[in-house]
Amino acid sequence: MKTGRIIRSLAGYYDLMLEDGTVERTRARGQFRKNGQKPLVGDWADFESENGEGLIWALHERENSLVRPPMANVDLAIVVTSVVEPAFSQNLLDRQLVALEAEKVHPVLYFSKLDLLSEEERATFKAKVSLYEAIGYPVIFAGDDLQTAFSPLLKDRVVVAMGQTGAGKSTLLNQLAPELQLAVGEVSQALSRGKHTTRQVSLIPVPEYETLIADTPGFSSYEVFDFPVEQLGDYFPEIRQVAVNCRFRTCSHLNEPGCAVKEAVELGSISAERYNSYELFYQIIKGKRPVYQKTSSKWKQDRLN
Ligand SMILES: Nc1nc2c(ncn2[C@@H]2O[C@H](COP(=O)(O)OP(=O)(O)OP(=O)(O)O)[C@@H](O)[C@H]2O)c(=O)[nH]1
Ligand SMILES: [Zn+2]
Repeated sequence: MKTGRIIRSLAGYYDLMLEDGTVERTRARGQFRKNGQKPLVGDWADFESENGEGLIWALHERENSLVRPPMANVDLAIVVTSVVEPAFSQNLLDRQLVALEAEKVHPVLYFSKLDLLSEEERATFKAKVSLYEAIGYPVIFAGDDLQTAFSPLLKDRVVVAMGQTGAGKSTLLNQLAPELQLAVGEVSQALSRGKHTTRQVSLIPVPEYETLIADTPGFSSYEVFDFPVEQLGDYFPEIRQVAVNCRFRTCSHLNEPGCAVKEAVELGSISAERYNSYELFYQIIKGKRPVYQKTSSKWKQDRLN
């Protein structure tokens, strides 16, 4: 029996990378389908091969798994968000951050297309998203020295670039590692809906960062709240931090007296926008709000009342 990491899945085949860097193509045992277990890119698998025909026998226990992109054992996610084309949506950004926090994947925020803004707009945008740095997330902008900003974060990690269609995932990875030569798509301006250029998830070794990086297909919407509503506050680091001071241990931070979270929002140490996302996601999980409130890339971000 040999062990490898799944780096690509294609039409029922799985490419596994072994310790020594060699890649073998395998199929999964029929057993997996029966159990409803699907091997994911990132999984460690035990497999046997004979005459070039490999068969996966077992998957190792996962550290984590993401639904979108479908991947397992991810250390770090670069959440790629464009400031225009497609338009910036804090709702969509926060959804991805919550999904990552729920799986204990470290997020890095990368904002693309700042060159399409005026100098003034650029400054305003940077000020707006500085709240994420205050929360403790690394924030990197297009135009920064990308190698310097990213290399300490990527070393020895399994990394995924995720984000909306046309956000600039492939462009970023090509800038970080030009030898990847990932296909880059045109964003259709009329609909501001990117063409999906990246169709499968595959992990690619990038020796200069000693890392495996996955480019992933973009999405136009993002759901993924499959945890109990009581856990939601844990997935906003700034809420998690102050919630220990709420009067009630089971505080939902919506309208209980003595809520330290609401107090922090009033004092401005928790951003009102982030609290809005919390409130909105709370209602969505409770089924009081539809999962999607969007047309194409335009997400409704109205304050709930
Ligand atoms: N002006 C500008 N254009 C950018 C930037 N980053 C990406 N683009 C353009 O945006 C378009 C989409 O970029 P991609 O890198 O293909 O986007 P993606 O997120 O990989 O898209 P999918 O694979 O479809 O999900 C391309 O035309 C890029 O040239 C940027 O920082 N500035
Ligand atoms: Zn509270």
